[in-house]
Amino acid sequence: MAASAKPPTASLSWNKLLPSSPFATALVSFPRRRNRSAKTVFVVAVSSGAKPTVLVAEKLGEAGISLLKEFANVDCSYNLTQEELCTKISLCDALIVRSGTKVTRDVFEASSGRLKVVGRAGVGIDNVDLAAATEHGCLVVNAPTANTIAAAEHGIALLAAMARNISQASESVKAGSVVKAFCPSAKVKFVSDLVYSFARKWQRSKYVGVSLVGKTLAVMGFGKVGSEVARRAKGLGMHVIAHDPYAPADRARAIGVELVSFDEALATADFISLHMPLTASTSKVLNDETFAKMKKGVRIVNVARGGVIDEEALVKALDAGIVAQAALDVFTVEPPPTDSKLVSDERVTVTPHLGASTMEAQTSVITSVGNVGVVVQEGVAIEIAEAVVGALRGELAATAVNAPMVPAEVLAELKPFVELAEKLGRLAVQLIAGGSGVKSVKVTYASARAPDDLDTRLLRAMITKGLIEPISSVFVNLVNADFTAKQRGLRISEERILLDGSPESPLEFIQVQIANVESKFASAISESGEVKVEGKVKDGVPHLTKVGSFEVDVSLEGSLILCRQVDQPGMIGKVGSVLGEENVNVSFMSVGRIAPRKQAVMAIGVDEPPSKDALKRIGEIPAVEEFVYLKL
Ligand SMILES: NC(=O)c1ccc[n+]([C@@H]2O[C@H](COP(=O)([O-])OP(=O)(O)OC[C@H]3O[C@@H](n4cnc5c(N)ncnc54)[C@H](O)[C@@H]3O)[C@@H](O)[C@H]2O)c1
Ligand SMILES: O=C(O)[C@H](O)COP(=O)(O)O
Repeated sequence: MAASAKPPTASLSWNKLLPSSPFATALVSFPRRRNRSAKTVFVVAVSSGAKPTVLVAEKLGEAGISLLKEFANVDCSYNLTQEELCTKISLCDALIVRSGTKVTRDVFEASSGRLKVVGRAGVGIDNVDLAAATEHGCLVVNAPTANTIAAAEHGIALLAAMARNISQASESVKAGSVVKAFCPSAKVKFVSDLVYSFARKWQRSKYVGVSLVGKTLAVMGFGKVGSEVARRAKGLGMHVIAHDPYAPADRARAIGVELVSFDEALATADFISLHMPLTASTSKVLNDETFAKMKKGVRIVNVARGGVIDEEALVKALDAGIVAQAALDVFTVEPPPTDSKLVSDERVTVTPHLGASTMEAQTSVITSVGNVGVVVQEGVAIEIAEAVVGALRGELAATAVNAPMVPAEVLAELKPFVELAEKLGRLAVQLIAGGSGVKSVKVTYASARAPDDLDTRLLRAMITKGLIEPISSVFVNLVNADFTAKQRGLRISEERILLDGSPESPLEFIQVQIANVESKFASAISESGEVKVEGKVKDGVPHLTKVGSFEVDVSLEGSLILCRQVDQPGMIGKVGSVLGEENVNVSFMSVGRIAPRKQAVMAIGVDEPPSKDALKRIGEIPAVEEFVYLKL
């Protein structure tokens, strides 16, 4: 019988936190090709079995495709109908899209759980049903930085093109006009006998523009693109104001931009440039009511999302002379319908959602230095391919949209506690007697660190996983843990205990208590009436340190037998020999007792699951009053 502590276990696979990956077996570390500002985990699982399949549903730069091919089978199928997408998706582990593909609830349902990652090769995720993704435990990642400069440059290009009537004037010169029709001979019988003469149109007075210098530009949405537009507009001599309820004023001040209220922005701007995401609160934010608040003759640029403008209201505002001109890269429906009044209006400059479409933004790395700052930019294709491959390998993605982003250094520290959290959840739920519904769970984290220094989202997700998976067929991960708990009516409350002492370790212990339930192992009920388990990390290995009111100390590996008996000599030997005779190896053993010769709880770690017969024989040992076998 081996009854001593084992060496620490191998590294934890992060696939447990993220959508499960059948491809991961071992863990190694390697540095990335470039130093990125995003904090990603450099822990990678080497694949052993079949390669995952990635469906690329919209054109992605070659560099990204090559990167994907190193790790996965890549199916590039563009212009799929919704039906075709739903059919294909059941054979795919990851899907990569741009803005032209709607990843609806139907897509997640059709995937039957195989789809683990959706990669949005760009910023806006309004074409992905995030709620459905989360419910299905599917991670959504995007490429939030690679096209920022391209979008900002397109915004500035549209601003200048609109102000100087570039596209209208260009069309006019190219089209020219019929200046004269004459008849080369005397007989004119048919119109076709006439010869037409064309001339270039040269409408210099018609296309007199307006200047940008000294004008007020209101940037609506002072995020990545908005702030780059602001910076460039300042360079053009414009007076730039911005409205963004969530942007820090000092960031705006640093580039000489004043943050103002929504109404002030509307009332004072000569030009308005839209850069907010499309959300429930920004949908049709420019509408009849808000157009009425604008300065007469305002000019509008939209490279964000079509849906932030009520397009019918914009047509009316143009007709009423409130809006003098508009330049639109994005539309509510793309491409816009053939009878779109906006597209056919001469005062409106349009482009077919080209904001992100530069060679540099899509595939390569650019570095620019100048009065716009230093920009190191990676192509969207590379950014998204790295994020998708990382997620399939089980890394926590730095650009996750529907899961917490946990910095690498925090992850490294929390790793053994993450494992402990899941195991405590598993143990606690298995101690519940059948028929007692689990509704209320209290988790206590004891630490010498200030509460703000402890990010418990990961731990909570893993406790939830441990609590739910043994009693259901649902797969729980970091993405869907909170949703799954809520859906099952499971309330998890968290409490922190601040301990004295040195805060070297992020946590001293974690305690899980389940209230209002009966236990199949009565000794697991604490003095206050809850099923209670408590654990610590020792030498990197999770240990169970308390069951109910009994102190134990057993390493949480393999499985566990808990026995309550009257404390007396020879008990360890008796239980040990039953297990030995049944060829079950004991990894760890500990006895916690109230007092000598009184009630004691023996915790026995076993490598193999004992047979029913072995468990029956343990139960028949006269001093054993109750016992339970728990799978970890
Ligand atoms: N046309 C294109 O090809 C193209 C390219 C890139 C980005 N985009 C779009 O541009 C937009 C901005 O992208 P980003 O990368 O700068 O995103 P971002 O998240 O960095 O910035 C968005 C900003 O909008 C702000 N915001 C949110 N709600 C707001 C509100 N009600 N009023 C004002 N501001 C609000 C946020 O606080 C944030 O600062 C997104 O809609 C994105 O999809 C379009
Ligand atoms: O949100 C974005 O990133 C842009 O709208 C780009 O969309 P695209 O990838 O379809 O060009």
